[in-house]
Amino acid sequence: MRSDGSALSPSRWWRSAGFAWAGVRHVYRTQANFRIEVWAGVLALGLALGLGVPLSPILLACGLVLSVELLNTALEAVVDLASPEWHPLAKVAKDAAAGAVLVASLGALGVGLAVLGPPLLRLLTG
Ligand SMILES: Nc1ncnc2c1ncn2[C@@H]1O[C@H](COP(=O)(O)OP(=O)(O)OP(=O)(O)O)[C@@H](O)[C@H]1O
Repeated sequence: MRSDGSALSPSRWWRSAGFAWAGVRHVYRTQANFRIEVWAGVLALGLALGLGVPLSPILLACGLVLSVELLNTALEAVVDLASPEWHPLAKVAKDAAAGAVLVASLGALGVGLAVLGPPLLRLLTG
């Protein structure tokens, strides 16, 4: 970790963005749930575009779920590093992080149903 206090130059920004993108690629490759969430988000955005409903709630919900899943994977890695043996606190940390993903996913499902449900229903019944 570097913290020399100098201004963030474009090349340093690109370098940091490259590390962040490597993290996203790693989680996509290794976590089936993340892949499902990515493609569910793509489907929801496609439906929102096709139905002509506002994209911002769907974008926000997708961003939230994917970010929480990335943090959950980061926390799992740190817990496995710090506590390879079974420990009650490791269990609390992993289960709480998994709970955050569950809560974010349920919220995103609610947003999807509220935003896409009525126009989809009209399309199917109209
Ligand atoms: N070091 C540990 N100490 C205590 N409990 C643990 C530890 N590692 C995992 N657990 C618990 O075991 C269960 C399964 O853990 P695991 O890490 O396999 O989670 P998971 O949800 O299957 O995650 P993933 O499949 O994304 O790796 C969870 O309840 C978790 O809290």
